[in-house]
Amino acid sequence: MVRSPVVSMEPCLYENRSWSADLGKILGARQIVVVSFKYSIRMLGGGKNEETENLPLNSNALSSGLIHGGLDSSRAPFGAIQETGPNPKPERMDKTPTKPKGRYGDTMLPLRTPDGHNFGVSARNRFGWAKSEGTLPASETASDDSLAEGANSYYGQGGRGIGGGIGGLATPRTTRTLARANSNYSESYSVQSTPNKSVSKPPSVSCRSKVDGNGGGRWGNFAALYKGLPSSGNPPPLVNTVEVPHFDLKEDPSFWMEHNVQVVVRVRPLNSWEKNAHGNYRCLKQESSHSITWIGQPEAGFTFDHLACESVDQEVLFRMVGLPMVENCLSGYNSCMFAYGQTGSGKTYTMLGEMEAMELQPGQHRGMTPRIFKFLFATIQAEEESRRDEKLNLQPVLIPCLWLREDVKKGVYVENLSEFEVQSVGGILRLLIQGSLSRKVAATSMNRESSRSHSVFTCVIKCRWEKDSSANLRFARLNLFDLAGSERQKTSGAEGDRLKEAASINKSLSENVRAFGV
Ligand SMILES: Nc1ncnc2c1ncn2[C@@H]1O[C@H](COP(=O)(O)OP(=O)(O)OP(=O)(O)O)[C@@H](O)[C@H]1O
Repeated sequence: MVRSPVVSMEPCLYENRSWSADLGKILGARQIVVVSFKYSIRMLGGGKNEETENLPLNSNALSSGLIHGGLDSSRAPFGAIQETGPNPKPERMDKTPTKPKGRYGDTMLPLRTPDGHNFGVSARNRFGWAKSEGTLPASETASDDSLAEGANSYYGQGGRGIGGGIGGLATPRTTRTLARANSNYSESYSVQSTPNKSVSKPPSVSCRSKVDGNGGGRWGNFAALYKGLPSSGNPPPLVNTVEVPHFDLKEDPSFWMEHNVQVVVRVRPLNSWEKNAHGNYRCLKQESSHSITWIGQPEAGFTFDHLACESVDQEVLFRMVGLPMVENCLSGYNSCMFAYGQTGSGKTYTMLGEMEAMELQPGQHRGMTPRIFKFLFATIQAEEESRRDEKLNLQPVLIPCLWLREDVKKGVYVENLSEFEVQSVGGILRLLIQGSLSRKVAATSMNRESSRSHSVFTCVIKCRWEKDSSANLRFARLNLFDLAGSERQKTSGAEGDRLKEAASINKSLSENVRAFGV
């Protein structure tokens, strides 16, 4: 068996420039997660030890096909791409396969939130026209047991059978409630230009029902997995209390099945500065694991694919978002994750997390990127072990650390491109740390360590295996973006160089939006 997992790695940092021209080349992705952020309350408390996370449930699970579907030695590695029978050619390239159409055949949905009349059925279900499409009946809220069972079935499912075309990208559907303020909520404070007065009637506990009218198979399970209701079932609390409701964010087997683009909004806890300045007042109240209301005048409700409340920790987010993405990539689909949001909102925390001592002792604050690579290595190792006879060889080639610069004469070019061979997760983590250290950070009044550049880690996964005396090749690319934060000069207090950077960051983010046609 050929077994030489070679990882080359260069931390990948983008200068604050327009980069829409390069985005397409860099991405080539079919799956995109946009993780966006909002402010809210309370520091995360406690936390569990998580030494063993990010690994396949166990290596036996992999080798026995629990993860990728059956001990079928003829399946392609990670089994998502349909085998097409004996291959007449000696070598086959499985490059970014085409997904089957989705339930609604909505492959051509525009990448923007349309204004009502052009909105397809699928998109309407996804974003929701109104916040309250009805509350899930009690019978559809899952018990802990059914959730656990659901999670197991996720790992146990066979090929991925992915459906769905390109869904609408993230611009959320906004519903406005033109209500007069009353005393139910106190004034909300924010470093942003949040209105002084907040609003009115207590929101109804609502949840966008993903099972409406679709009853069958996958959606039935999905409903069981996805509660989307406050654990207590009580009305949402006020927004100026220390405690906020918790909304479960569960691993979702259909994460990529329905739409190629998913938007997850993560709400971070208040930091100590905000608490000192404004107490526990928030400008947002979360109403379900899909919808959130900005307590302004007028009040505005937003619905997203997923909403991670502030008590959702790094591990849960990884399992919800990162893990299916890695699996997707291993199955041959390009994938891409963006962290986008205002400065200080938690993008770097989510994507990289706390890097100190990460290599020696994985901590609970590790972000998406290190978790993804740990899982990737563990999965590759297990898969190779279980398929020795097929001479399976998987090569994650990591391409972090390039500086994209623009020059009048040269145009866009890559500076300081470097590659490192890595043989272990430890090696990857060392390089991640190195890459993040070389990223420029500076203090603004909104974030002591504000990233002043975009950061991209790209991992190309090459998979080669032999079957029926023909060799098969498959490539997929995983892009992990931690974008620099947008900021307002008034609130970030940026001056001089910081101000120029901020203008540059904002410009590049606008270009980003244009690149997606949002
Ligand atoms: N979910 C969270 N739980 C606890 N602390 C968090 C969370 N999200 C962010 N923080 C903390 O908030 C601070 C700002 O976060 P971070 O630096 O990730 O913001 P950012 O969006 O990357 O900002 P910028 O765009 O300016 O780089 C950090 O001290 C971070 O540890």
